[in-house]
Amino acid sequence: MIDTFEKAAIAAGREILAARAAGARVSIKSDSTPVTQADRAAEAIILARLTEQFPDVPVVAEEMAEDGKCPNSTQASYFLVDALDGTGDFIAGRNEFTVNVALIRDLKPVAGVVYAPALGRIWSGAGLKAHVGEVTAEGEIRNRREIRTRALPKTPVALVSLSHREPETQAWLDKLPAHETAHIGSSLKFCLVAEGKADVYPRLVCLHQWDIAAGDAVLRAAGGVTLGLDGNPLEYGVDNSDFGCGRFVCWGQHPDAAAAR
Ligand SMILES: Nc1ncnc2c1ncn2[C@@H]1O[C@H](COP(=O)(O)O)[C@@H](OP(=O)(O)O)[C@H]1O
Ligand SMILES: [Mg+2]
Repeated sequence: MIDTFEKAAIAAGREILAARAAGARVSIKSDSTPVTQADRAAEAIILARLTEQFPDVPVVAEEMAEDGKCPNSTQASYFLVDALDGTGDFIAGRNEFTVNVALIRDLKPVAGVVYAPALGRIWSGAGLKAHVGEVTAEGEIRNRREIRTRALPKTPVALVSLSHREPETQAWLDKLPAHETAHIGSSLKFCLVAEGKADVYPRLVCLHQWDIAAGDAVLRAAGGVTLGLDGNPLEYGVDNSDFGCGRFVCWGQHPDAAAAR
């Protein structure tokens, strides 16, 4: 399944880079967020591949939801797709945007791929194994290596959104003991924590499940946790009426685990 996710994400990424080179046109969606031709074309590529390989698994995707075409009942298993996460960063000409494909099973993100086409890097996670690799101009994955989260250092690195500066998230960070902060766009934040390059990613406003599922799958497979504000692992599919997700904090390694060592 990861192989299908990777091939679909790489094909979608090629479309996104082509649209960028051609000067992708932007429109504004009903929720006031931007969408480009690249979002829609890339999503169509991924949907076609998923339905061809796995016709029985329902798919929920960002632009499909915008068009009111998502299955709306809670499913035991479904794919979540955000073909272009970080649309604002993409439009601004930055390189921090990603293609995201994930499988939810029994409320958990159990497999996921995040591809950053402009950075030429791809992350994957399933079960208890996560990997990063480089994507060549021909769309092949090279130098794939396993990744793990790192032990919490004395001065942890916290990641927050580049383009959405939320006071709720800042208030949470203000209470965190000494740390450094880095601003990173899109689901790359999950991948950097998964790789052991950062330690914590708090998100104290509600996003959509498709924004986070693939990155969360990579993080969990690399040894990290994504906790809701009740301290329990964040669950997907609890309320699929608009595919929102609760507020959360990701840790590469939770401070309680460090204290127990
Ligand atoms: N205040 C806000 N307004 C609009 N979208 C927001 C938002 N806060 C977060 N988002 C969502 O966060 C995603 C980008 O994440 P980040 O802020 O971490 O870079 C966007 O995904 P899309 O680009 O897929 O629409 C968007 O859905
Ligand atoms: Mg998104």
